[in-house]
Amino acid sequence: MNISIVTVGKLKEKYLKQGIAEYTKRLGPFAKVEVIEVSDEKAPENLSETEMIQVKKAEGDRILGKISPDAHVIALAIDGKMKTSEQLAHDLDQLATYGKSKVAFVIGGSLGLSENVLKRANDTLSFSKMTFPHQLMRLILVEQIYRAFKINRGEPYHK
Ligand SMILES: C[S@@+](CC[C@H](N)C(=O)[O-])C[C@H]1O[C@@H](n2cnc3c(N)ncnc32)[C@H](O)[C@@H]1O
Repeated sequence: MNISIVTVGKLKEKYLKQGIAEYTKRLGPFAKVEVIEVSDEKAPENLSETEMIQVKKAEGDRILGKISPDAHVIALAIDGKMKTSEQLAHDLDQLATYGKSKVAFVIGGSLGLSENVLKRANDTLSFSKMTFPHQLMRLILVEQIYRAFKINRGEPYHK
């Protein structure tokens, strides 16, 4: 399976880079995982509603430009669907079974995802009603993808 994680902004923190590199390496035998970064728009505190929509739209267009037409898109959104790790594992297993070899997870920028990205998404995924920084979200996501593959293979991993 080819998994891409399409994200907004450049990852700077070393500890996050190390964590993501570790899980990407562990995922090596199961899937090819690629993190694709698109540039973020400046988003100062005082933006109007219209300007916020414009920021999300510009970032969203860049995100969509990185997603292949045949990819199954899962948008990470606070108001998305909450799933257990087992459910995510099942979803990935079903996608593989039905020949969907390209899966793109999408993480928004500081203002979230645009309507056009949410419209393109085949599914949404919420990790809780809490707001996580988008950069930390990458690490949490890649760990859960790794966990999903371990579950699907019936291999031991932390409970
Ligand atoms: C800082 S958050 C954006 C917050 C923004 N106010 C919103 O409502 O989307 C940046 C991105 O991280 C992801 N994210 C943050 N918390 C999340 C959660 N609990 N579940 C799923 N994705 C989350 C989403 O993709 C979001 O667009």
